[in-house]
Amino acid sequence: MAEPPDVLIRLDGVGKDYGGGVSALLPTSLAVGGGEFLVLLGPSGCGKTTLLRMIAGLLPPSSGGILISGEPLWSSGGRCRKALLCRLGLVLQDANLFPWLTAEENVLLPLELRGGSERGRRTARAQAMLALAGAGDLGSRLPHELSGGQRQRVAIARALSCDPDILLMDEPFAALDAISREALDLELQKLWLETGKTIILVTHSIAEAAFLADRVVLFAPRPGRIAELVELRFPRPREPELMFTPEFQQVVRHLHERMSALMGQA
Ligand SMILES: Nc1ncnc2c1ncn2[C@@H]1O[C@H](COP(=O)(O)OP(=O)(O)OP(=O)(O)O)[C@@H](O)[C@H]1O
Repeated sequence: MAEPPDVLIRLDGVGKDYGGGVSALLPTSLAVGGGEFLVLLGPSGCGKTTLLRMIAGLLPPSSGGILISGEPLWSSGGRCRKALLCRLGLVLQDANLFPWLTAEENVLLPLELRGGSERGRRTARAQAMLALAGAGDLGSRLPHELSGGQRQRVAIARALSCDPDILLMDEPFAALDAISREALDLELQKLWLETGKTIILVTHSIAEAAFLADRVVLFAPRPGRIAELVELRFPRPREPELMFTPEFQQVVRHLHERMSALMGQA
């Protein structure tokens, strides 16, 4: 598969060994295009989260490097370049909102900690990000007054508040029921089309991967490694009806068969 024309993130032989004999991730090379929607898919334990955490600056690689716009993210001694970290937004399976702050205050917090702009601007920015994430009417609510899906919308708004150009998402909708998850997938696609962010999303869901991705990176376990790259050329915006088409079902079947085979080998 050809390299994307406008490479934003380059994984250059990046690997992770926690010790214990089996590599969590073998040295992996991959170029991610600016504005690409990349999905990391694979069975449990194949190194998806490990890779995402290394790109997020949370876990130093054991080998290789990660370049963002050509600049190394990690320096020697297991430290990250702080200037690059502000280009990354992170959304995890648990929204991790501060329970004593309202939704809007949770989104405002990173802006307040960063300082710089005046209060009115920060509030306007927080409200705009809530609206972009489909939570424009939830700003005054406390986290315990929100559903799981609503909390994830707020977490996405918070991740966007400081305007990162890269959004890293680790199974953000895994805890939701199927219908809420589909709604959030649609919302995420809309947000991505409107903002042009680069998104890397980890999921176990084959349908979610095939629906959202420009490219699916299929991982294999023990040792963790890339097994296949699958390019999805379905036109955008993708509508839920796409999932009932033979073309979509064919992709799902392919990914399903490959994943079953990889799990059998593990
Ligand atoms: N902190 C750690 N210490 C030791 N081993 C770890 C650690 N974190 C992960 N591992 C191991 O590394 C491998 C990859 O784990 P990782 O969580 O990256 O996989 P994953 O594909 O994200 O799995 P899942 O889909 O279940 O979240 C697994 O074998 C896991 O047990």
